[in-house]
Amino acid sequence: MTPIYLIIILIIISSIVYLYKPIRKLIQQKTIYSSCFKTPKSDYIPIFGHLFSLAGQISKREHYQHFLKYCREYSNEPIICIWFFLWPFLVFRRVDYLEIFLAAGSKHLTKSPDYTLLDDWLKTGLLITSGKKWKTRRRIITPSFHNSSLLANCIGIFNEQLNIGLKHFQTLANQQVETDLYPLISAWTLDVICETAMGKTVRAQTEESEYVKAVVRITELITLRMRSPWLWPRTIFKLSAQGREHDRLLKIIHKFTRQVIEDRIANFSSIDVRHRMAFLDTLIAKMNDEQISIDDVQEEGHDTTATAINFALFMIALHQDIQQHLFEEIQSIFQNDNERACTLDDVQQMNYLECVIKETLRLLPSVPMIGREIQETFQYDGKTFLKGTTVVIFIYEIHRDPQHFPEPEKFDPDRFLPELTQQRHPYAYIPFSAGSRNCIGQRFALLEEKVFLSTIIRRFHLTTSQTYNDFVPTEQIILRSDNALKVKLISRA
Ligand code: HEM
Repeated sequence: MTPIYLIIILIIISSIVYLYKPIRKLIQQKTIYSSCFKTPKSDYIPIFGHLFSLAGQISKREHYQHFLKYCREYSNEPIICIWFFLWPFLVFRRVDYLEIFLAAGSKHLTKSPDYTLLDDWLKTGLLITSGKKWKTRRRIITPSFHNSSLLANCIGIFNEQLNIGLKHFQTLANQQVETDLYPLISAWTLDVICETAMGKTVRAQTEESEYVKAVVRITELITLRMRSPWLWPRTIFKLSAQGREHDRLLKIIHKFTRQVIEDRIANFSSIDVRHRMAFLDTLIAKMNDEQISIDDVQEEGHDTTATAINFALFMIALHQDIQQHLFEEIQSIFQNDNERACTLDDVQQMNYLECVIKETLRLLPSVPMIGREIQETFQYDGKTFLKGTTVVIFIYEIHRDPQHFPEPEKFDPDRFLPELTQQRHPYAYIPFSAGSRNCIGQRFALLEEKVFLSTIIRRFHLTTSQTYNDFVPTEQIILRSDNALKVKLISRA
């Protein structure tokens, strides 16, 4: 036998020895999951699973539509298993199973591996960290989000920024055109979050900002990478055109936030804490330099709320009876005064508006799905769940379970009247997730939405020539409509 054959045989033998264990594990996993859970038949190709219909040269619209189609193929199953090559995704969409991940004390708090694609950007942020690092950071930040005087201070910022935004909305009303309001809303929420979280005005509503453009573009690149498994390995991504653009944008974003943090630290002692304390200040006060990062609060707190407000305006424009009811509630709170700024006291009286916001977040949750990784193997309901498996909690579908929400596609804010809410299963409605890894900014977001929506509804009547069917769900981490949703503003004055 020539030496070359000997080398080839040695390589084959060592590969078999090296790969034997992982391959055996994959086969075991495939056998167990195929017997425990239904695999959607549509687009399924042996070995490759659903890979080609969820990744590659498909649009983000097709990606989400395929995902929905698979889930609805077995609409009575509490869990289905989607295969990305040999990588299983267990998609949970029935409430009784959610306790495993969402209940206090759950062991499975670590996010799924796809969140690591956000690592370079969000670094030590709350959203992606786990274990002790996450616990410490969460303990430090949480009190700020429950601090009533800090939240009341935020209302001042919402109003100031709205005074700028209202000029743009008034221009649109004068032009009497039906428009996609999202860019204006998103600029407002970005101005708000930068000022409240970082104490920095970025003037997104009035000026073109390199930082703002970088944040928007990097989100697009990351979602594109999520749909392109060949770009997951960091070294390959770095060499690609998208990877190089991603790194260039990261430099812009981190330079900006680093500068904000440095300025804030330098001026920390002179900041009038009672008046203008930002969430960043709680981190500066309690953490060491390299642990301070605010990018995740900024990112989580900007697009999610803009999307929720945009969807709410569309639903209000579609449902004129609901809009009239809302307008009456708001008029009675503000005593027909369309000009005065909104206060914390006003917000606390906006009960019907709260129902409208909640119902919008039910039908159109800004975060349509979240992911976790199973931390240790366990049995539940006669089924085996293996350590390391990726779990998808499909909020969009959970909110459409007819058992908890009869006629699920109907927009009905009365579902959130207190007497009906009390009877509902605690995990039937989870737009902010639930349990110890729930959204830290949910009170802030509701406050922000109420101030914005009540101010707009006081000044403008909303209409649209579109229908609910014009909403075509797609996902870019955040839920989007593939068709722009357009609303016309008509001045009430
Ligand atoms: C309507 C608006 C919002 C919605 C629907 C929303 C929804 C969510 C959801 C579903 C999660 C869980 C994510 C996961 O498990 O992967 C989350 C986490 C988070 N949210 Fe929000 N969010 C909103 C607004 C905000 C705001 C305004 C802030 C900050 C000011 C914020 C900060 C965060 C942070 C830091 C986390 C990570 C928490 C952790 O893992 O401990 N969110 N949000």
